Amino acid sequence: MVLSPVIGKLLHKRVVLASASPRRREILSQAGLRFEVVPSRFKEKLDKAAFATPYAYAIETAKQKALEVASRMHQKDLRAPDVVIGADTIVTIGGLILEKPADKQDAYRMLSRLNGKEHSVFTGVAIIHCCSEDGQLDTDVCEFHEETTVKFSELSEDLLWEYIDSGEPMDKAGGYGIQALGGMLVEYVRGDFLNVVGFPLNHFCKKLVELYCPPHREDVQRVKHDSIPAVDTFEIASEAAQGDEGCGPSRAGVHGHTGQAPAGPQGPDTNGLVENPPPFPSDLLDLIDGFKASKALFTACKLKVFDVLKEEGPLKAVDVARKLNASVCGTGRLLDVCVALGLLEKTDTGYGNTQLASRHLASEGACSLHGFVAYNDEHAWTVFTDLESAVRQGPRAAAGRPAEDPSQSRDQRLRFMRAMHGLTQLTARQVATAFDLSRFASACDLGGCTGALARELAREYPRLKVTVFDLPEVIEHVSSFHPEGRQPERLRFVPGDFFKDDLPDAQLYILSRILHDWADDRVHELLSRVSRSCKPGGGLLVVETALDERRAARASLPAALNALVRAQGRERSLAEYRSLLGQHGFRDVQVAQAGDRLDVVLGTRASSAP
Ligand SMILES: C[S@@+](CC[C@H](N)C(=O)[O-])C[C@H]1O[C@@H](n2cnc3c(N)ncnc32)[C@H](O)[C@@H]1O
Repeated sequence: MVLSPVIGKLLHKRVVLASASPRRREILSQAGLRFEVVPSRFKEKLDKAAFATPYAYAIETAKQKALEVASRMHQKDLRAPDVVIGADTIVTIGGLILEKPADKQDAYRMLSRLNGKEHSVFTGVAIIHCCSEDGQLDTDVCEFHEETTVKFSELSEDLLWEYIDSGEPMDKAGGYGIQALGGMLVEYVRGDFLNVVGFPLNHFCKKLVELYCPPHREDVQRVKHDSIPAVDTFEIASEAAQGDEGCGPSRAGVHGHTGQAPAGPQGPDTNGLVENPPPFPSDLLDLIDGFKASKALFTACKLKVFDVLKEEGPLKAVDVARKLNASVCGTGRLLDVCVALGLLEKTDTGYGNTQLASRHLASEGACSLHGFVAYNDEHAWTVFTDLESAVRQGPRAAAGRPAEDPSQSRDQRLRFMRAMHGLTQLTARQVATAFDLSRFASACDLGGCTGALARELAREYPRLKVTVFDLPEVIEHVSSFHPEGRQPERLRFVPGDFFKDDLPDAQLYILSRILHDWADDRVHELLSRVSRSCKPGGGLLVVETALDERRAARASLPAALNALVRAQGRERSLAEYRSLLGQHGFRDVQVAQAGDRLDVVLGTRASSAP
């Protein structure tokens, strides 16, 4: 069975799982499928006696669940999803269907009935393909079921009640969950384990292959029946080619193999075997699409989607659109993308922020990264379009300016300060506590910007006096970042240029995200000024995202590109920072991590000059 081409075909479809079960959600995600979750409101009250078999009942329930979601979504959004997946799991023993227990006594009755015996678990699955024409919803249903046999051990009353009292049985068909504590009740399982958990992934995947990648007839014929394939061949899929179950999409399915494993006479499988195509490059496709996700996030932030939903959510797309003064269609799509990106949640009552979005993407709040997002959208985005020329010709060719370029406009400067403020607030505590700095009575944060780190240091070390030293045009705006107006008494702001002016006296100097902005000659110049100001026994704390092979490339390598497009500065490794501090008279250099993105290097000024 080759699933990746199928997943590829579903990648751009709107797929919905009509189930609230976290277990089903997890199983389907593991298959690499991307989907939304819209729990069905269909009441599971079909007349069991009306069905010839238990699985016919499970299939019908699955189908009704999926159809309810398809028609509700169609009515609400006037836009049906492409595919809705419904599932229903039941436990049967002696012809009796056991669903979820109503209460503890009911759970006890069910578990006693299963005690020491074999029973069957059926999951009925319905895959509904939807299309809307002239406002009408048209559906095509493909359905199947899977059966697994489970045997319970002989269980004592005490054990049964211990399990019931754990609370686990209450939302599980048959009153147990095999994937959790309920696993202790089970002696053996015959068949698909995941079917017992709630979703028969193997059968489902085979069904998708039938629907979306039915083989060419000649491929089917060329499968050698006397050879043992390492994985499933298309023999299963051939049933679909012969008209099995009449699933709509197999008729509409796209034929062929997305070109990954040509199987024609000139193809690689010249010995007549159907070859495995290479693994589907999902991560690569995600990478290619990555900028779209970023831009969707930027746009939603800029339009203040997360602010609106924080204050008034959940809201329907049409109401969000009205509040944003944007088109309903465009807003709906943006909101759905944000759902897919995990930034919003969609429920029956409308769209709402996830906790992540409320905390970090709304414009107000101590943990807001709204300013950092805006900076990336309006500044970094543009600057990165010069990456190619920066790579071809080296940093000097890039048109981007360093963020602290004095020729920045007031608005640009404020935008940069907002970005830094959000980011630093997020990491300030980790930096402040990376080392015990209580031996210092005074500190000077050089290029300390809005004072976000300085405030945290003052909070963490009650006897520490902190000076923030930054360019006059930056210091001028700091009050707007501390809305309560008053700064703590131990915090002061001093305007100045660390390349030209005397540095304020301090026992500890801090250079947080400063050195990477400068080329080596400027770094030496700055460090020698710091070294001259720092008295023996004083300290220098450098905070940077060091280039480091141990760190995930995602965290440190994009920063290397930052320096390239900004036309000056460069990222350095921890060894380089250690060496720089050593060269400028700092000894006992120690390194610590502040969270997973920042490194903190602390050196002590030696008594002899370098
Ligand atoms: C990348 S930001 C880092 C801000 C802060 N230290 C942090 O970790 O968030 C660089 C800071 O250095 C300041 N800066 C740049 N050149 C400076 C100079 N010559 N003198 C003083 N500050 C300067 C900028 O204004 C800006 O606030």
